[in-house]
Amino acid sequence: MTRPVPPRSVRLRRSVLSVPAINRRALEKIAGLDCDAVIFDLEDSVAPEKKAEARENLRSFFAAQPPPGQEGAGKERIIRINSLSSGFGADDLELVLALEPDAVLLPKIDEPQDVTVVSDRLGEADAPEDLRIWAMIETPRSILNAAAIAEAGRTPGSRLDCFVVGLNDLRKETGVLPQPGRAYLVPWLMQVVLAVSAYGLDAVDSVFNNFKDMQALDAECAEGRSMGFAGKMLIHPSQIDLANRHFGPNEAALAEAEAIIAAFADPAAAGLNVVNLGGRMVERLHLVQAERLVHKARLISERHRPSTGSG
Ligand SMILES: CC(C)(COP(=O)(O)OP(=O)(O)OC[C@H]1O[C@@H](n2cnc3c(N)ncnc32)[C@H](O)[C@@H]1OP(=O)(O)O)[C@@H](O)C(=O)NCCC(=O)NCCSC(=O)C[C@H](O)C(=O)O
Ligand SMILES: [Mg+2]
Repeated sequence: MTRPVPPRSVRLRRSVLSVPAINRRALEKIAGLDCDAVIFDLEDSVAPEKKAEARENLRSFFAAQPPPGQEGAGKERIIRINSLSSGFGADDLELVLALEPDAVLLPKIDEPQDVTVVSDRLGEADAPEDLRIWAMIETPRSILNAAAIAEAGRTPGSRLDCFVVGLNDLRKETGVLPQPGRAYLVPWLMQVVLAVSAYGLDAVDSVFNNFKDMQALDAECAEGRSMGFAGKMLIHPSQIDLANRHFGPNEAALAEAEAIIAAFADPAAAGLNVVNLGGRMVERLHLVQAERLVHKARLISERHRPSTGSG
């Protein structure tokens, strides 16, 4: 018998901003930004001769982190390391063990073993159980193996939590051109969404490189949301608001969710699995979706509630 798939995470991952760990100015700006998560990048945005300096920047940054409840706290923190075969990955992983971010992001994953080897190393080093693993899905083999990689997240001791699609690498490897609507990429993107849905993980959509083109980003966020992604990886602060808007619950969806919750809370619905809501069939599965949405909205409003200073 297969183990039941755990319920999907309700963490906020609408806007996942990548910040090159070498860029001290950008690191300083994080506290004032309204993104849900930050990826501290040690990989492709840091030149080989700057990797050591970038690691030192992260040591200083994490040492100066505000305690929970203060401005700048509360964002999920993820460190993207270099691959273990690169010559930099081992030192990066040491840094992860020292800094204990929320997650380590593994680049250029090809197959389940690329995840399990890191899970095992974290376990051997007694890393806290809540130090999770995120995986970049950006190679042709990772698309082919998406389901198997996600399934590896169900093995006991696995820390796999989230996939992030990397279309720059995937386009480089496949020759697919960047086009509005991403027509030729949609089958692969949906394969990623299907894989995470089957195994209770989240998937974050790829970066959009042209950070001045808000109209195109708007369309791509709408597309990613419709596909089922939890959020978007971003490269520039100017992209945060659009991602938050598209991947967060809008007013109409929230009103509908509250109506569904109220309909099932009505004593008249006791013992019913399906109700008529203004001429539309609503089932208990919609109640689950509605509760997730309302929970997400609550997390967002809690994030924006001013701190009392008492933590
Ligand atoms: C793309 C950039 C190099 C542009 O930087 P810049 O020229 O400095 O832009 P601006 O002048 O418009 O910046 C305005 C201010 O905003 C700050 N800034 C810029 N980017 C960030 C950021 N990511 N986080 C925090 N703050 C940021 C600037 O410092 C300016 O501040 P101020 O001086 O006060 O005005 C740059 O945006 C950048 O480096 N972005 C991130 C690049 C990155 O992380 N790349 C790796 C991730 S992409 C990826 O993973 C691809 C994937 O693997 C795949 O295969 O697809
Ligand atoms: Mg990449």
